[in-house]
Amino acid sequence: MNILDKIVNDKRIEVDLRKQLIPVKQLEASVLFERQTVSLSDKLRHSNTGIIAEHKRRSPSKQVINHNLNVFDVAKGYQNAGVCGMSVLTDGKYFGGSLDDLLTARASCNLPLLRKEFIIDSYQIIEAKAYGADVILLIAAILTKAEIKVFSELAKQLKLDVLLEVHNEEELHKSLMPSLDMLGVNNRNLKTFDVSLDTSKQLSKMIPNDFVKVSESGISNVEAIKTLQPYGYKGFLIGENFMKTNNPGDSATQFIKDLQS
Ligand SMILES: O=C(O)c1ccccc1NCC(=O)[C@H](O)[C@H](O)COP(=O)(O)O
Repeated sequence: MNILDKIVNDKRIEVDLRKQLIPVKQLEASVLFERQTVSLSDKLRHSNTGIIAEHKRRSPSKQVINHNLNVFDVAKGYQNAGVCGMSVLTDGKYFGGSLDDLLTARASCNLPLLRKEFIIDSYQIIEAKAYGADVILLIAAILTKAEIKVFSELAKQLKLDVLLEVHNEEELHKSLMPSLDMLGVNNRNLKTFDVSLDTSKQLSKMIPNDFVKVSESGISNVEAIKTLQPYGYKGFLIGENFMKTNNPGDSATQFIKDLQS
């Protein structure tokens, strides 16, 4: 059983419980459910830097990254740094995140917010909207083609952008459909946790230009971005590199300055 299988098994139990605690009707009645969302894909299309900065306390590959920060300050710092969007991990067991983190980030900044979650049920998409997200992540490795279609179409109805994540050619081919906005290539091998930008390079030519290309994981310096831009990547999801510092906002500011120089 790989790490995604374990996460998904736990997630099914968690989502079933959540559904009993907070019915869909209650989520739909929340103030944020009516909020006008902001498109991350549009921002990335028109950006020269394309940074999506992540809030990530811990992870299966690195264990603890940083438990000493508060998400309000991190979100404000990322916004001041000029990032295009923020990714907020909401999984508790493996990443130390929560839906409260998403809510707090929403209260702190105007950035497009990605709910970084292992989505296996439509309920989580409605939750994402109710807690202030602008974008959802769908992971091809844990979903069937039919699920990707149903979930992405629901997201579009709710005016949420969709980032579809793939790790290989097979996942990419089963996933391409018009209800997606962004195609994310994850550079992290989830069996070994090794990261290689070669994954983004190899898959880039198979992604049609209608989708905004995003490279995810293992980006730790501006050279990585300069290497990936000629392959058509417009978005770069960066977590650990910023979150391991005492001030992720300052770290993102310096990173963007270096990228523009
Ligand atoms: O980060 C992990 O260890 C991980 C393990 C299993 C599933 C997902 C995982 N990470 C989620 C992400 O996609 C990353 O948080 C994101 O791409 C940022 O990566 P990084 O810049 O390397 O922190």
